[in-house]
Order: sequence, then structure tokens, then C-alpha cells
Amino acid sequence: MYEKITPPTIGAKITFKNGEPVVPENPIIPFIRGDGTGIDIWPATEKVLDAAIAKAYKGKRKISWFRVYAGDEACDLYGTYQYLPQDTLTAIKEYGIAIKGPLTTPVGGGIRSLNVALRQIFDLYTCVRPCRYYAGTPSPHKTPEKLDVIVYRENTEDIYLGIEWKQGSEIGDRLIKFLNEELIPATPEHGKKQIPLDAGIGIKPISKTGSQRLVRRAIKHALLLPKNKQQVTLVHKGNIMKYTEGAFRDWGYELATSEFRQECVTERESWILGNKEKNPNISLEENAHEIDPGFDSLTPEKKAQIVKEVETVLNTIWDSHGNGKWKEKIMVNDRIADSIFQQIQTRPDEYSILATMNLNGDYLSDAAAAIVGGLGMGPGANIGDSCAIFEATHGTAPKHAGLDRINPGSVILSGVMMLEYMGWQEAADLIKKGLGDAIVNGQVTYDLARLMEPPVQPLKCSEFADAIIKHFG
Ligand SMILES: NC(=O)C1=CN([C@@H]2O[C@H](COP(=O)(O)OP(=O)(O)OC[C@H]3O[C@@H](n4cnc5c(N)ncnc54)[C@H](OP(=O)(O)O)[C@@H]3O)[C@@H](O)[C@H]2O)C=CC1
Ligand SMILES: O=C(O)CCC(=O)C(=O)O
Ligand SMILES: [Mg+2]
Repeated sequence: MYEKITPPTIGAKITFKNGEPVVPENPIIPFIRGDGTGIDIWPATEKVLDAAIAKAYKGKRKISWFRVYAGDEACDLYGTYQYLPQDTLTAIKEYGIAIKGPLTTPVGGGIRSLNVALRQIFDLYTCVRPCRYYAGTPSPHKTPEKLDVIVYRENTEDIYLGIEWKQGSEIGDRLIKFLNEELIPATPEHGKKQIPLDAGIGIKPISKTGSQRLVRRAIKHALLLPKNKQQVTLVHKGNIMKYTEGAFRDWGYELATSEFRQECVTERESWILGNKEKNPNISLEENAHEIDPGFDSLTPEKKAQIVKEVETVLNTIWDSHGNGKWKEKIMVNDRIADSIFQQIQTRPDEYSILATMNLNGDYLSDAAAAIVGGLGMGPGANIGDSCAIFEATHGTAPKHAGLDRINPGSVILSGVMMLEYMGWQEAADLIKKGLGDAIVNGQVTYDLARLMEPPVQPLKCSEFADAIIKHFG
């Protein structure tokens, strides 16, 4: 079945039932070491995960690691250009849960991203990237502890679908001609716009299905959070990209107010309900005026539309959500993407789950990780309905590769997410404690050491793993 790899002889498969993993006591889990700093990070990660599982379950539970290959080391084993061998895909499909280090993607030309390919091949449509602060972690921000968000990033579409044509290519030029001469003139709202003839072209598909399945998972996650964190913010640039990013917002609200009607309230609904609670005799017009600051300058049609919105909200959810009951529901709001980048810095404690499309989530997860300690502290998970692959937010950081100095924290914390996903909470908790205590004691790698005051001597990557294990307690 496999060309060049052999699964462990001991261990059993993880299966999936209704989208959730069913985990045996001794699961076989494929891992990809990764390019660049993967060579340093993976051994540290494996050591910490194994030690935590051994301590938590005293031999009753154990992972049988199954080494599979992707990226540069796959080419070494399987031959030139064999970046993602069939063996690796077969193993991940068969065993259901995998964990990986970072993989290189060249800029401009060359292969398309192996990381993105894995997400698309296994339909891992949800990328979950929590950004929370560990006490004692140095940060350029004054109050990093106020940020505790989870980026829920759509993981399979948007421009990451990779449908693009190079400037000057035959099909690219044909497409531009077709758009300029036929489709744009046939669309009155585009007026006389034209695409420059020397443009490269990329396609940005955002589907209703893709958007709603992502928002569904985000809301389900919010339901499990403490009351004060039960909020989902739809992040988009819908003012500019109305039918892709704007549609993502609209489909998100549509899903929240249909599938989760009893559990959710939208921000606008909360204003309407709140206005009536403050003044039970408020008219529909006055209420509409309150929720829309520019109401007076709107056209009569637009005013009527907002009044109708107020009436519909009060008619449909006053009984279930009024009289303050909405405060117990999941708040669903939306923010424009550029604004959310400043909001997570200036008002971090106002946000919880940030549901995004693919590109916005990619940017936002690096930015949020920077606030709570940098990319060395940014874990992640790619989750589908019958497979999950855990990986850090960061890339291969090539200049640090092979020097035993990079911070393995983000892949270790991705391992923590994997253990939690498997239901192995006790082992996950040990690692979180060990990592937190190591940081509080100033036992950190170079990235955190350089920000600490007073400065501390940095630990090596491997030493940081040992320090985490020592602090299991
Ligand atoms: N999922 C994946 O596998 C991903 C792969 N990539 C790929 O990785 C390659 C390199 O990308 P690049 O843009 O350099 O981004 P990287 O995320 O690899 O690194 C950028 C910088 O972030 C810091 N950093 C990254 N990882 C860590 C860590 N574990 N601990 C501490 N600091 C860290 C380092 O900063 P400093 O030097 O200042 O300390 C590093 O130089 C590209 O080919 C890219 O496509 C990128 C993102 C995700
Ligand atoms: O695949 C890559 O090379 C980059 C992907 C990335 O930046 C991410 O998923 O965060
Ligand atoms: Mg990224």
C-alpha cells in the first residue's frame, strides 16, 4: 500500500463519527517534520508531547508516531519534484489526524503551497488559530493579556484556490480581452472600467457554502466559551469587495439568524431591543433613527427599509430575546478588516472569535500572534469533517534553521490543540502548565529572551522543551 514508508506495527486508527474523532488509547498519528526550522522544532515537540502523555496516563495512553514526508525531505526520499508524495496523502487519509512542521513555498514562481494543498485535498475548511497570552511573556504591547481571540479562518477558497494567470500569458491575455470587451461592458455598474493590458489576473471565489460552514463552526465554538466570550465577529472588506467579502458577512448573519436563531443576537438587533427596553414607548421611526447615525440624510426608501428592519426584529424576536434576554445570547457582529487590525490593538478585550475569509485570516493571525508574544507562540489547527492537521501559524524561518535556537512553542501548542481535539485534556493541561511556568521563570528561547526586561540568557530550542517538561510538576 505504501511505496517507501511503513506504519508502526503497534497502534490503531483514529476514525470519525459525525465530524468528531473517535480516538483509541494508542492512536497512530502521522507527522511531517517540515522544512527549515522543522528540523529543530519537531524533535522538541515530540519529546514534550510524549512526556506529557506518559505522565498524564502512566502508559495507558500513547501515540505511535508515523513519520511521513513532504517538502524538501520528501524530494530527498522520493525524487525530484516529489514534494507531496502519494504515501503521505494515503497515510493522512487513513489515520485521520496528523501534525506537521512548516513547509517552504517559493514566491513568484515555483510550486504552489504544499500547506494550502493539504488543506484543500482533505477539505480542512476551518483554520483555528487561538491567540492568548501566557503570563510573563514579553510583548511590545502594554496590555497583551487583554487579547484572547481565536481566528476562525476559512481555509479552502478565496485567492488561495490559486487560480491565477501570469502577466503576458496567452490565457491571461485572452481573459483580459474577454473581460474588457464583453463582460465589463455588459455590466452597467462597471461603467467604462478596463483592466490594464499588462496585468496579472487572480480569481477570488467566496462561496455561500464555504462561508457558512466556517461561520457554523465558529458559532458552535462560541457556544462552548464562557458567557463573556460568547461573541463571533465577521471580518470582511465588504465595503470594497461587495460580492465576495460583503457576501461573506451577509451569509454569516443569515446563518446565525436562521440555524442559531435561539442562541444568537446580532449587534444591530441588540441595539433595537435595547432601545425598546430603555423606552418601551419608542416608535419604530425613533428606534430606526437611534440605530443609524446617518438616518436623517438617507433617502425615503432607505429610511423605510430601516424602519421595516426595526419592525421585523421586534415582531420576530422580542419575546425570545427582549427584556435583556439577548445579553445571554452569542453576539454576532461584523467589522471591516482594516479596522479590526487596529481594534485588536486598541480594544483587544472587546473581541473573542474572529471569523474570516482565507487571506484576511492569514494576515490577522500573524498580527494577533505578535501581540501575545510573536510567532513562536502562535498555534493552529486545520479541521475538516473527517480529517484534521495541526500546524503552527508561522513558516520555516529559514535563517534560524538547524541552529537549535528557534522557539518550538507554537508547534508544541499546536500539539496541545491536537490533544484537546482528541479529548486528552490532562496531557494538554500539563503542557500548558509547563510552558507557562517556564516562561514565568524566564526560561525562554531567543525571541522572548530579547524582549524580556531585565534581559535573560536564551535557552536553546531543545532546552526549552526540557524546561517545559521539568515544569509539568
Ligand atoms: N504553514 C506553513 O508551513 C507556513 C509556511 N510558510 C513558508 O515559510 C517560508 C518562510 O516564510 P517567512 O515569511 O520567512 O515567515 P516565517 O513565519 O517563517 O518567519 C518570519 C519570522 O518570524 C519569526 N518566527 C517564525 N517562526 C518562529 C518561531 N518558531 N519562533 C520564533 N520566531 C519565529 C522569525 O522572526 P525573527 O527572525 O525576527 O526572530 C522569522 O524570521 C516561506 O516559504 C513561506 O511560504 C509561511 C507561513 C506558514
Ligand atoms: O503556505 C504557505 O507558504 C504560507 C501559508 C500561510 O502563511 C498560512 O497559512 O498562514
Ligand atoms: Mg500565514
